[in-house]
Amino acid sequence: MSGVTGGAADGVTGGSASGTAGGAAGGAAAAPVLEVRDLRVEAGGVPVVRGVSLDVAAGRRLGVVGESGCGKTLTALAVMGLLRPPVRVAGGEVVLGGTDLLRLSRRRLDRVRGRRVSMIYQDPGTSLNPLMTVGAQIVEAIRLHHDVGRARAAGRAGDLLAEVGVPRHRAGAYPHELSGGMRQRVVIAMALGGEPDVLLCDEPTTALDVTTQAQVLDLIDRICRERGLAAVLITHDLGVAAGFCDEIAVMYAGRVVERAATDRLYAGPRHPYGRALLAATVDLTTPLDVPIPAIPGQPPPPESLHQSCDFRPRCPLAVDRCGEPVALRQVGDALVRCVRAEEAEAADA
Ligand SMILES: Nc1ncnc2c1ncn2[C@@H]1O[C@H](COP(=O)(O)OP(=O)(O)OP(=O)(O)O)[C@@H](O)[C@H]1O
Repeated sequence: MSGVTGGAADGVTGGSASGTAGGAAGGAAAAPVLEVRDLRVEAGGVPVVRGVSLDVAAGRRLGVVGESGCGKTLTALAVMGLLRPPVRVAGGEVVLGGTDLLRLSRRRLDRVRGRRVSMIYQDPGTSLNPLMTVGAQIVEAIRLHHDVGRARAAGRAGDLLAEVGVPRHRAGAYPHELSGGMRQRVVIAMALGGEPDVLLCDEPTTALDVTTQAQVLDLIDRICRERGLAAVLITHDLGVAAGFCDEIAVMYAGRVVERAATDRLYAGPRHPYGRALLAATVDLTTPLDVPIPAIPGQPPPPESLHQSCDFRPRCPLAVDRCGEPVALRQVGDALVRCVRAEEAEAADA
């Protein structure tokens, strides 16, 4: 099972023993490979990730969805130990295979990063060295984590290229000699070089054209299935997450505001922000002549966030009590951070 658990800051009490909405939905819960508990990140002393808890089990996919600036990338970078000043972890745990990565020395963390957990970034250009052939870069990724000779690693790099759909003979190509889609495939091959248990994918297709996007997502989908990887897909596009993930966490202003199994969420989010995101989602069935309702207003800047609902100024359901502190809580088979979640659900009935 993958999901978002209510950490201490979330104050979740319902659901399964771990407090997950997925647990409440029924079914035996596999132990998570990766657990993020009550993660807090500050940028220049300002809280930008505020008590986020997530978990994902082998073979499962968790989507993390939300508008630009809600803290998706910083959550993933915190998991990877890649935050740099002025951004830093202010609290929480990132537990991978029973070890809290946030307590590891830099040297030990370097051994885990890329080995047990790998990240694929939005722009393949930033992940690849323009001065090295792609084959050499995959060899380097393999040898960083496995004690193998250059020749064996080169053979393995060829296998990885083939696995991601790049002809082996392109190992000698430089990144600029490949298309954007091919470059992203190479990045995926590099990410697999350490044979990780968890793949974090941060907007892996945003920089690609629509056809290539679908191919790369299909590729990640196949690889995760065949290798039994736990995957976290970060995207602003609820439609993309719905097509790929078992469960979805919706983030707003540095917090998880809703989390549910994908089918449940897609059938009708209980948080007004999730509802607005879904209404603004375009898919192949959306008629061309139907206007897409944009979410009015802007997310608040990190300097003016509250313990109460930060979606309140944009929310069509806002009432006075939305100005009180609000925790993530179990509502039916979802976790929702909204005092009016039941009323939103009743409106659907
Ligand atoms: N290096 C930094 N210094 C200061 N603030 C930062 C830094 N990096 C990110 N932030 C702020 O932290 C908040 C969360 O950023 P983050 O990149 O995690 O958002 P996101 O949801 O991934 O957005 P996007 O989809 O645009 O990548 C934003 O308000 C952002 O401006």
